[in-house]
Amino acid sequence: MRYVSTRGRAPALGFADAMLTGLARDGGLYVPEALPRMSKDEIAALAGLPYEEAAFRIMRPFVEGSFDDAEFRALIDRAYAQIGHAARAPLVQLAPDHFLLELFHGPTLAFKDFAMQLIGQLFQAALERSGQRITIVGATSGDTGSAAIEAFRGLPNVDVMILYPHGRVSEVQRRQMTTPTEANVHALAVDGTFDDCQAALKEMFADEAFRDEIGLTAVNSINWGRVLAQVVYFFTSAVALGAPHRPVSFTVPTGNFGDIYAGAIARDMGLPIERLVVATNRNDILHRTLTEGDYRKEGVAPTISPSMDIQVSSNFERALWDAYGRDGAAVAQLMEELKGQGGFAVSQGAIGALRDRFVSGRASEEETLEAIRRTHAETGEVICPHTAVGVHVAQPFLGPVPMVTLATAHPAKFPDAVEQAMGQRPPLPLRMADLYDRPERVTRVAGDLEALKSAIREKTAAA
Ligand SMILES: Cc1ncc(COP(=O)(O)O)c(C=O)c1O
Ligand SMILES: N[C@@H](CCOP(=O)(O)O)C(=O)O
Repeated sequence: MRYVSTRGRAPALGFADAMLTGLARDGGLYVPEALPRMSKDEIAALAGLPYEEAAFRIMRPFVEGSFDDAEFRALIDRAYAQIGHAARAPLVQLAPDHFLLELFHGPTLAFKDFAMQLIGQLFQAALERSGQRITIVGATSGDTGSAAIEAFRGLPNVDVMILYPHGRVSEVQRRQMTTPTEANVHALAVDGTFDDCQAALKEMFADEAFRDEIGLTAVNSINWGRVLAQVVYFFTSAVALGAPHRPVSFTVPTGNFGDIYAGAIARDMGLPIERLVVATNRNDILHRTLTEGDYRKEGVAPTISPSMDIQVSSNFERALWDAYGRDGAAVAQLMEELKGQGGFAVSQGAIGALRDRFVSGRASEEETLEAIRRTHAETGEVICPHTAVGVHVAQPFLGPVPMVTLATAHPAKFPDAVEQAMGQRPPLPLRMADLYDRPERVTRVAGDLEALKSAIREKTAAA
C-alpha cells in the first residue's frame, strides 16, 4: 500500500515511512493511493470476533509491505491490552434507536487511546528496525497530549513535546500531561489557542532544517496511522447492530475532523453507513462550511467541551482532497487561501460531494448542559460535554436505522461541566485517584514560533 500527499508534490511512501514522516514534505497529509474494499461477507464475518481480530482484518491491507501478519497481530494485541474493558469499545443503549459507543476505557480516558496505543507500538517496531531517533511534537486541546505521553513515555530514541493552550484545557487534562515523571516527555503550556499550537507545529514541519535537525514527527491525526486505527470501531459497532445487513448512522463530536473522517473511510471501504453527522460546539467552522459552502476561520471561543475548541480542522484537508477529485494542486491553492485570507469558498462540485458524505449540527453551551442533564435523568448514564454535543446534535437524525453517538471521553475528565449540568462530580477511576496530589512539571512558552522552537531544541539537547 502506497500513500500520497493531499497537495500532490511529495514522494509517495509506504505505510511505515508515511507514519514516521508525519506531515508530508509539501505540507500535505498522507492518504492511501487506493482504498481496499471489504465485501459484504467479509464484513459479516467480523460479527462476534474479539476487537483485536477485527482490527487485524480491517487494517491489514493498509500496512502491507511494512509489517508482516504475525508482527502486526502481536502489536495490535499489545496495544489493546491497555484498554480496560473486555469489549474494548462497548455499546450502551440510550433509546430504542440511539446508542453510545464508549471509547474512553483506555489509560487516559479518551478515544485517542485507541489510535495512540497502537501507533505507539507501530512506532517502536519501526524505530527498532531503522535505529532512528525522533522528536514527536504534538498539538493538543487536551486529550491527544496525554494519550501521546502515555503511549511514548520512557521510550528510548523518542522525545515527546506536547503543546497545549495555557488555561484552555480542563484541570484533569492538564495534570495528565504535567505529572508523568519520565524524562523524555515534556508539556509546554503555550500562550494562545489550540489553532495556534497546531499552526506552529505545521510551521515547524515547513522549516526543513529544523525538521531534520530534531527528527520531527507528528502523532496528531496529521498522521495517517491515527486515522486508520479509528476506522476499526466504526466497523465493530455497526456489525454489532446488524451491519452489513442493516445500515447504521453515526454522530461524531468533531474538532480536528480525524474521527469522523475515519467513519467516512469505513463507509468508502464498504460499511453501510446511512448518515455521518458532524457535531460541533460553538466553534462551528465545519457546520458553517457544510451549510454555507464557505470555510472561514473565526476566533476560537472557549467552551465547556474544550477539546473541540478548534477552528482550523486539520483533517478537513483530506475530505477536500476527496471532494476536489484528488486534485493536489487545487487543495494546495485552498490551503494558501486559508493561510493568506483566512478562508476560502468551496466550489459547487466539492460542496455537493461533501454534503453527500456528511450532515452536521451544532450545540450551544446550554444545549450541551441540557444533554448531560437529560441523558442522566432518562438513562442514568453520565456523559462528558463532548459526548453531550453529539447526543444533542444526533436528535433530529434519529431513526429509521440505529444511530451510534461516539462517547469520546470519560465524564471525570470534565467534572466542572458535569457538576454544572447535574450537580454531581464524576469520580476519577481509582488508578488515578491521586492525580491531584502528584507534582506538576510544565514549561510556559510564548505563542511564538521561534520561542517554541528554542524550547524544543533546549529539551532535545538535554535528552
Ligand atoms: C473528547 C474529544 N471529543 C471529540 C474530539 C474531536 O475529535 P476529532 O479531532 O477527531 O474531530 C476530540 C478532539 O479533537 C476530543 O478530545
Ligand atoms: N481534540 C484533540 C485535538 C487534536 O486532535 P488530533 O486528533 O489531531 O490529535 C486533542 O484532544 O488534542
